[in-house]
Amino acid sequence: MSSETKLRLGTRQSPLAMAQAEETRRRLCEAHGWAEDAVELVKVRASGDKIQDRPLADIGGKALWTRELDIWLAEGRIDAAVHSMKDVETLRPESLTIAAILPRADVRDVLIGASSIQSIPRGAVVGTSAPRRAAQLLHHRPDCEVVTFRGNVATRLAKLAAGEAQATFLAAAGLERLGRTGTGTVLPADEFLPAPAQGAIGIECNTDDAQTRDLLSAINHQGSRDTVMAERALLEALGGTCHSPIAVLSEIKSGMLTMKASLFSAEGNERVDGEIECDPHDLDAARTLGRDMLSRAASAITVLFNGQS
Ligand SMILES: NCc1[nH]cc(CCC(=O)O)c1CC(=O)O
Repeated sequence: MSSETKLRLGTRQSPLAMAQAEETRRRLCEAHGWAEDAVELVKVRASGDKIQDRPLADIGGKALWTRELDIWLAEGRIDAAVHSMKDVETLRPESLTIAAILPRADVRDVLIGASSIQSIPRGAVVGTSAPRRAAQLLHHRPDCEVVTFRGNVATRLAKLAAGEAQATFLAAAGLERLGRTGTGTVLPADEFLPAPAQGAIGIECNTDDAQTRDLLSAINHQGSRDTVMAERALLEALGGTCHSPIAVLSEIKSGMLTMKASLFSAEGNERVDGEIECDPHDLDAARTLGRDMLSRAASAITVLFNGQS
């Protein structure tokens, strides 16, 4: 830590994580009038990055992205940690606080390898390890075959180029942050609903560290925070994990939050939809929506959730 350091920001070391950490550093320095070296980026190797050959859902879930950063925070080796909120477990320890959500980027998915879901060749092999993307694809295209595709964005694009699959999905936000806008076809958000918290960057710190919480609050974007927290409340009520195909889109329009969600069975043949409009801070409305959807869902869907109702 140099004498100029005001904040040590922990990050995973994938190119996407580093781009997100750089964005966080830039916003912090701008907000506080700091020189760039005031925020020290500390690279922490996450277990999720070490295991590349199996679906995340099978090897321990989202905790694999946060565990090491959580420990570094607890040990005081970093002051804050940057996360893709999509990858952060719904239930977090009380000792940690999500002190800032940055302005949310494009929430949509991008299809690479075909110009639309309908134009994917018949019987094509599609690479993804996200249960939501697999179920949404199979819902529309039961003829496709889904194969596991993990690894960082560049790895997945390389697998596609090597012919391991004819098409794949990536988040528009990730492609944008890596300077790859223009790759693939952006899917309409209201037809191919995104994952909870997709496109959102969150910064966590120790709950008892008032000074860091205060520094981070300067870069919080309230509208983005409201949509992310509502989506996480929905996920919490559903008892959704990374095995659970859940898709949700929420937006703030004229001071109200609208939320549209779908749950799928693993093979995409079963689907249940729900929609609400509520006050942006009414997390109970999102929880009630979740319970209502579960009560209407077929058993092939409910087995993938363990609702907290
Ligand atoms: N699961 C990996 C992951 N976590 C966050 C993003 C993209 C960035 C974001 O959604 O904020 C990605 C890659 C992807 O889904 O294409």
